[in-house]
Amino acid sequence: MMELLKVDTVEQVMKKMEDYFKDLVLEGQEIHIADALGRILYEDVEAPLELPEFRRSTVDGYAVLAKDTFGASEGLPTFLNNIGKVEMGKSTELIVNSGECVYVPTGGMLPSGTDAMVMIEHAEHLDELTLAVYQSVAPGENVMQVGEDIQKGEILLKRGRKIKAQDIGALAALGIEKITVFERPKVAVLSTGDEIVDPFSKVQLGQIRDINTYALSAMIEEFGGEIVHRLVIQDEYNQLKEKAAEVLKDCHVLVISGGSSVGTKDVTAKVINDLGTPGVFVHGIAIKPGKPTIIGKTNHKAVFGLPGHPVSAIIVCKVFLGYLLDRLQAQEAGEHKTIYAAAAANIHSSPGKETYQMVILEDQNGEYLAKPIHGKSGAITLLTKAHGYIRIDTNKEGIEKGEKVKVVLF
Ligand SMILES: Nc1nc2c(c(=O)[nH]1)N[C@H]1C(S)=C(S)[C@@H](COP(=O)(O)OP(=O)(O)OC[C@H]3O[C@@H](n4cnc5c(N)ncnc54)[C@H](O)[C@@H]3O)O[C@H]1N2
Ligand code: MOO
Repeated sequence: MMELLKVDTVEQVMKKMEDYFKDLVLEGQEIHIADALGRILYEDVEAPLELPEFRRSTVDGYAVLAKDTFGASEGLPTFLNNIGKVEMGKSTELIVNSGECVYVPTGGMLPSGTDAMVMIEHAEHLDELTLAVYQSVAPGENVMQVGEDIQKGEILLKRGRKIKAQDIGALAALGIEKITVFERPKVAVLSTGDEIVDPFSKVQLGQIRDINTYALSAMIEEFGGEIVHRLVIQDEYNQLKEKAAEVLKDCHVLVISGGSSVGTKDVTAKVINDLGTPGVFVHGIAIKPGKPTIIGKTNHKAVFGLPGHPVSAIIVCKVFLGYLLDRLQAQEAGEHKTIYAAAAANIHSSPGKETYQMVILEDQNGEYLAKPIHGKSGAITLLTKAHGYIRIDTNKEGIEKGEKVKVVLF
């Protein structure tokens, strides 16, 4: 009799991955901040200086001693002597005493003695020297203080941070040219199957255009991975073993789609076991879709055997490979975009399996409704239609219409 799959639960799989892949680590890599968008910080970044480095005006106006303006109004202005002006981008040596003021443009340096800015709209030159101030200002008003933005030594960005556009701006503001990020996890994607062909070649009836290497590679790149090999090979032990051994040299993670089940030609598990130790440690997960998934380790590399059906392959990639790549890059694993919605209908689950139910979201009077959509694991457009999926716990019998559900967004 054919060997039956002994399935693990999702929690058991995550725990096994933690244990087996403990020694799988990525190195740090120094890059220019202009190339840093979307990369993940390898170490904390500390501010090497304070920002701003000098007191800056936030308005075009006059630097004053706030107390000189107290009580000033439209009817009863305060009169000050304008003793000069500050140039943009220049330091100032001016010292301002009570009864005096200095013109400062937005972003310019406040001269010594002043502690607030009066906007030009609230003042008027009566002659070359005399300025009438029509509004009082409080100390610190319209002024950015030294170190107000960030203090020297403060942590600007933490290890594990996925660099955003504004982070690059802050790094530039601090004069930080290079940062150390995680090297990208290098991933090889192989798809097996005698029927799988290049999508852009002349396809014979019975053949199948390769979906998986394209979709999986794109998803892995979304997770920060770098695709080092992307190949379709025959369902044949020697060919798969040879290719797998070759590409393993260049990658941290090898992903093989197809041949994960128990059919006579399904050789992925044997190949993983024969490539090195410890070999396959998961073969079968209590999930739907994706039950025949294989996870193994060979010579300090992670190897995934994903089910051939495109929907299963993509969901398993998102859930399990996504988890590993997140962990390798110091990401809060599973921190995917989610929203809450109300189930638009009763949803059935598969007892004993964690079910990933695809849904379409509809906005109904400002509240999201999650409408289940169905399709076979071979029907890729199920995923192009779905906005995301709901995870239905193994022990839950299903979801009732109107129940609040968490939707993981694609
Ligand atoms: N007797 C049993 N049969 C099957 C079981 C089972 O438990 N007992 N499990 C089913 C489930 S669930 C899945 S999922 C599949 C997994 O099969 P394999 O991983 O062995 O995948 P293949 O047989 O190679 O392919 C399945 C299907 O997907 C198509 N495919 C494969 N690669 C690609 C690709 N790159 N692009 C597009 N389509 C691809 C392939 O043509 C097959 O139609 O096993 C079930 N059977
Ligand atoms: O993993 Mo299979 O995906 O249930 O079709």
